[in-house]
Amino acid sequence: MAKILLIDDDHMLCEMVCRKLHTLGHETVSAHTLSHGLEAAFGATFDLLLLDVRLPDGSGLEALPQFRATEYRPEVIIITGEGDPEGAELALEIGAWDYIEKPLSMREITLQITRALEYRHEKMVCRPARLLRKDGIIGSDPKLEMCLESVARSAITVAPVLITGETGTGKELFARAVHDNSRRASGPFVVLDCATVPEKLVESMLFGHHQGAFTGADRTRDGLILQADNGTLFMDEVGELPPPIQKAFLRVLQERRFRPVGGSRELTSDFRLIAATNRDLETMVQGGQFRKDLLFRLKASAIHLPPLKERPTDIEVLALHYINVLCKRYGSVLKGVSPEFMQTLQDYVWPGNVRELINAIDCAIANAQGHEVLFPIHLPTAMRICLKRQTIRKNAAMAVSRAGTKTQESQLPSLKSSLEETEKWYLQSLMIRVHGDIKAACRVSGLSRSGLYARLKKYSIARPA
Ligand SMILES: Nc1ncnc2c1ncn2[C@@H]1O[C@H](COP(=O)(O)OP(=O)(O)OP(=O)(O)O)[C@@H](O)[C@H]1O
Repeated sequence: MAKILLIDDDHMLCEMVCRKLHTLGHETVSAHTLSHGLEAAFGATFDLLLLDVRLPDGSGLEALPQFRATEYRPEVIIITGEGDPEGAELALEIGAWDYIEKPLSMREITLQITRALEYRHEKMVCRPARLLRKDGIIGSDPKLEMCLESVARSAITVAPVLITGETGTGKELFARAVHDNSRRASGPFVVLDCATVPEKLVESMLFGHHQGAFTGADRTRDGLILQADNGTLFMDEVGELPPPIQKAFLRVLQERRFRPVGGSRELTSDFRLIAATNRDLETMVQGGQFRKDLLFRLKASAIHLPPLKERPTDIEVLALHYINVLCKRYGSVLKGVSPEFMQTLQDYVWPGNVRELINAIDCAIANAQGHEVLFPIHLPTAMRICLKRQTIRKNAAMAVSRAGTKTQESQLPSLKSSLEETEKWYLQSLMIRVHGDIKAACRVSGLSRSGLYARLKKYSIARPA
């Protein structure tokens, strides 16, 4: 899927072309003036521009160098009402893909768009993906490969990146990959976990503060925005950013200027923002908990990391990789893996994703001291119990259907409620097992602290006294 910007004052034409492009699976944005077109082109990353020559506020052809100079260097197809050989020559010289005269034949324009996107795919995606530094990223599932392509695309721009995905899917790892592959790789990579910083401190952590700005501010401190100058600021769990700070931060994103708490002078910082969240920011916008304009800025470039259960081929490679890493770390001989062990890993749903998988392998290696081969019994008990319950329920459901009983469909719980029930049971067992110790619960389950709290809240599970 490509992102295409149409700049033409003919509203009907835009609508027609957009409709066609949507059926081909592309995302489109339309602008009807040159200034709106430029604003859109600089505000997001486009693969392709369809650019009219005569626009109400200027010539698209004359502005072509500006469009080509945006960080992401989109391909450009010029569309014109009046064919002009000089204009066509100029357009091609500046690097336009083609120069097409109106009236547009839908067949021709679609063909040109497809060709231009194929060319771009070769140029921008395949090559960087091959050269991509992906230190520490393991896996070759097609879904993961697509994420790596997005990393390659994001790395060559300066636009903010929004990385979404469940807890433990590798959002921070991918954020580092974007940084390491960008021109800022030699600059700092500064992390702010918005979920763990108390609300009162977020402002001074981000913007810095002057000595005496508030009780406890015993000396002047630089904020993370300044520390990220010439580098990347990674805001983890960005959905937890308090609303007043969202507003102030949006201004920083737009103007690259900010004022430390208690300061009188504005400072500047040239940082690139990468934000991550496991929450649904669109829903938060609807609920008034997250600013729409901030979300719009953040998602100029978006990467969605699929949960581990949706990329089963990666489970085995990840498991083997981490068995190797952890055996080396503990100075033990490399352990073998029984087929049942691998099957158990494949069957499990991994709510804590890769982090949970690493913890399970860690636990298995510790439990298998004196054994050369890993068996399911070495895996965390809570995980095996959870799996067993899943299997028993699945078998029971299959038995019911095999016996051909007249069970009504409505008597079977929905998949969602069944998974929720299992999750609730798992969390209750977990909290009992770790005696309410949150740190231990995170370690065993592979959930992040915020992920665990959110789930405990969802199921109203109290920590045992
Ligand atoms: N594809 C992968 N290859 C190797 N290791 C991975 C991969 N994905 C995640 N990991 C490892 O899993 C652990 C969790 O990853 P990370 O902290 O990046 O997840 P996250 O999505 O940011 O989690 P959270 O939302 O809970 O903060 C880390 O140890 C990371 O190195």
